[in-house]
Amino acid sequence: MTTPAVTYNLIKKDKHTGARLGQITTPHGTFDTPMFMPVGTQASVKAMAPEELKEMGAGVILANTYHLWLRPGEDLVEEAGGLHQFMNWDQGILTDSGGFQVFSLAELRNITEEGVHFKNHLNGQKLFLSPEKAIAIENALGADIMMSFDECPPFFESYDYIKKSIERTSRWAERGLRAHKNPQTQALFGIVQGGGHKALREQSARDLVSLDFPGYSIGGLSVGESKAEMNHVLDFTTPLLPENKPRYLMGVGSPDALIDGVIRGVDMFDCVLPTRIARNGTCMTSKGRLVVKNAKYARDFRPLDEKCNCYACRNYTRAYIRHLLKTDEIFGLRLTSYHNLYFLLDLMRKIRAAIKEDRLLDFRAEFFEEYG
Ligand SMILES: CNc1nc2cc3nc(NC)[nH]c3cc2c(=O)[nH]1
Repeated sequence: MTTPAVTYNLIKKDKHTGARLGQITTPHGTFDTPMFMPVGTQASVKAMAPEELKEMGAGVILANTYHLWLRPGEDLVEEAGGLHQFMNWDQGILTDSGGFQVFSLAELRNITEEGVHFKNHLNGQKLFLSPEKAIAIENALGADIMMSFDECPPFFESYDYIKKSIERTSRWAERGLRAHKNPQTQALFGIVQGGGHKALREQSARDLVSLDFPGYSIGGLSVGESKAEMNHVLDFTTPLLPENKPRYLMGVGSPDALIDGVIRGVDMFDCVLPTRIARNGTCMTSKGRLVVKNAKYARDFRPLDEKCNCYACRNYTRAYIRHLLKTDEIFGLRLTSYHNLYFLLDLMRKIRAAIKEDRLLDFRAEFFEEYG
């Protein structure tokens, strides 16, 4: 039996919740979980240098298969020696499979058993993605962790539609496993779907667990459903997944959603939120969100967050960052992006410490009291 590219080591289960402290070992290093993964859609975490990501404690970062397939093309990235070489990042990289981008970005033409026909969102050109094509692109990009090609159905779709969708997604997952060229160096994760239907989540999980993936994503969430609905689906979905493998909740999220996902047994998260809101001057702080562009901060010479120890908070004030944003100085975006990413990575550090000391629920209460 060859060693899989990625292994998970469960270090400790929280006494009072479903939270787990663990480590995930990849060909590019071992990383503590629960973890937040910054998103680098086009092979760059927007406005951040790899050295800055490293100093704030990022371990695994994301890149988008759909975007990189379109530009610069997976063949160019492969020629460059793969994504790690191309973007000068020597730690973990995870690529999604393009499934979600096709359903959320591109002008959808139609979904068939074979795959998805759609239009390139940049130039309207007709494109086709199948499980085999998506896996071939991810193999060429060379990420340590790859996602299966799946359909992310609308959360409120009918039971019948979602049943047919998860059955096709399971057939696609199997086709992806067969097409995968480098299982020793790249771990392919299965993606559990099923919308808000317990029976369909059980069926999807059963199908994928029987295919023995090295890790599992929980898909079909953070697509407009309420936080209560997402938490309810997690309550009955994470227990269906193997304890000795990582669980990755896609597209999450905000500080409260991260804490609630960890409590329900999730190990890995990704979200564009921190860098996206940073670009319009919204910062995450221990007291909630702070829109530093607001006039009330014009003469506020405090850091973004007085409890934050990041580069931006140690060296710059709200007044200065507001001035940079108001004058379209690029450095302003860099400071808000740095701070928001640091804030979430630091939140995960605090969550891991709380699990270690069996005080995660106390930490959640304290956090929400301040965060509002
Ligand atoms: C790659 N496949 C795949 N990606 C996803 C990305 C997501 N991102 C969000 N919210 C921002 N929800 C998601 C669901 C999926 C999903 O169900 N499948």
